[in-house]
Amino acid sequence: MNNSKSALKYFYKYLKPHWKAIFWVTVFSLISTFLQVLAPTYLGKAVTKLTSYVANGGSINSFLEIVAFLAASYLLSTIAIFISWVIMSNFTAHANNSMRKNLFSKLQRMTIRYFDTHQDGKILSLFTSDLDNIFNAMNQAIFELIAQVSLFIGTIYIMFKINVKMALFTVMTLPLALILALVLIKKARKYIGLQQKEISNLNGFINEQLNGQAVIITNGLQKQSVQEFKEYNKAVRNAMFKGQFYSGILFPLMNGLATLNFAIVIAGGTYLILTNQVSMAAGLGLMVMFIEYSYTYFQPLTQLSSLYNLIELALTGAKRLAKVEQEKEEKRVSDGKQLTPLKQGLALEDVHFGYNKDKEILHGINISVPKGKTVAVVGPTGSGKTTIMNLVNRFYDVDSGRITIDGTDIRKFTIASLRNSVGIVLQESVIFSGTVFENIAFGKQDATLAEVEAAAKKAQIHDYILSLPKGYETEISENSDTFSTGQKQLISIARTLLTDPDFLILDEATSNVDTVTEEKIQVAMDEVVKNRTSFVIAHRLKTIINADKIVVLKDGTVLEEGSHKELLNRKGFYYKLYTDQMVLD
Ligand SMILES: Nc1ncnc2c1ncn2[C@@H]1O[C@H](COP(=O)(O)OP(=O)(O)OP(=O)(O)O)[C@@H](O)[C@H]1O
Repeated sequence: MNNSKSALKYFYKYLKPHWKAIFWVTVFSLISTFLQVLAPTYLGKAVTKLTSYVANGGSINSFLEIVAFLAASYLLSTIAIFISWVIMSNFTAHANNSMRKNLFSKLQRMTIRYFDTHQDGKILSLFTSDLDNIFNAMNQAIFELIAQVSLFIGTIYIMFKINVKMALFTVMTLPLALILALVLIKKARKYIGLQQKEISNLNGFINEQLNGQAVIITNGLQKQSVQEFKEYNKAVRNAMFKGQFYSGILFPLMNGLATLNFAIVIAGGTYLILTNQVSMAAGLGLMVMFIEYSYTYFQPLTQLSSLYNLIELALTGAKRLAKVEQEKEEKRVSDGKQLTPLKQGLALEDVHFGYNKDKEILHGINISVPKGKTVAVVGPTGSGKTTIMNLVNRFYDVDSGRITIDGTDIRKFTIASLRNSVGIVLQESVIFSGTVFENIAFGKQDATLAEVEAAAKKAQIHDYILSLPKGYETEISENSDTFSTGQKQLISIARTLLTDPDFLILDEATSNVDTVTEEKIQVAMDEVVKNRTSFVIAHRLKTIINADKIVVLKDGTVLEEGSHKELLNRKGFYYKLYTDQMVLD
């Protein structure tokens, strides 16, 4: 079993606070096991008493006493199981809850690099399949492990204590059962692993196809898509069949072996009676007792092997969660400076940066944004425009050089005060579940309706919001189609305007928007940058004609800079970019 140390440490961390509960679960499951192991003895004794009563007569009372004991021990055993289940369900739910809480808080402290390098679906699966697998395993495996192992040891012990010969007859099939279980588990493990891989491939395919549905429809690729789906689905079916076959066959095979064992026990008991080693009554009692024992000692083998997959899945999940807990968190400067209102401006000084060590993206960038001015960064796709924004906001830190605000390196300020001063309108606008009002007031929770309306007016979206049946109280979410892509960006501009940041970064949306909305975005952008120190990352050059300065970026270096007019007169790279775009427009 691939039980790495980190997974076990992870379990230890979350189970340690519940050691008292685990102690009581152990006690009650041991009590129940003890009673279960004891019960067949009474059963055997009852048969012996009954047989000798039938054969020799006498008092039936001792038989009735034993039956009463038997009933009492089954009842007590059930009560003990009930109590330990109550305790266990309670502490596993609590432990799982702590895991989920810590995971979410940890994600909130992670660097943007983590989210850039991990797919959303995979992060989500930590909360769904991994935590679910752990919960299922904790709920079933802890109790079962304690109960079944003790049941197995207890049964073997008591069998040998009662009658060594009968015990030997009963455990005769044990080696065969063990070999069978190991072989089947190995096979099942292989195909269940394959099944999970094929399911994940299938999900990946479905996800990709659903996201690209528009492309599939416009290119008439539906048939091809269905054909490919069939291939993935077939692979899942094949792996699933074998996985389920090998894991499912274990149970009936073990039951079959247990039945075979009954025959061996009966033959063994008959042999002892016929060879006069025990009396008829005692022999019949022993047979009933050992038939019951052969069932109880086979039960742990079947149960434990069916738990195997559950435990393996939980260990894999715990390993993944432990890895997340060890991930690097965003650096916090605990004694950092507080940013005061901007006096001079922001500057990038000889900034070098690469997302990976082996590939530098920005090669010595110098840009200054004086207070109250708007600087636009333009350049071909992939030239590093968004990367500059990521550095200014400290989503990433520069590799060399520095970024300063009023002459102080931004790494000297607390992250909180930096992010409070810097407002960002991201390329991809984000809508949170809630009302339109809540979405705009996101960055300023105590905003009044009047403030929200004023921001929406400046962002050119107020009239549209009023046209909605419930106005600012309209419920929206990321997937609702109340707003178009362009309108979502207007909402996001309003959100930023409301926080009135000292310094603004506006990453213009690249997606196509209709001309009316584009004009509105233009007016909103002009409004938002007015008298504010801002960085505009522009994709459509006509939107930044009025910027105080335009910096032209190419392959991570500044190629040209100046006003729109100056750059056009220079007839350089900007001129080419601009004229090319105008032709396209
Ligand atoms: N998170 C990331 N990890 C690794 N490389 C990245 C990451 N983000 C961007 N890059 C790479 O850095 C380079 C610059 O990307 P960037 O997004 O800054 O360009 P851009 O000028 O904003 O492009 P666009 O106009 O398409 O938005 C590209 O080669 C891109 O592949």
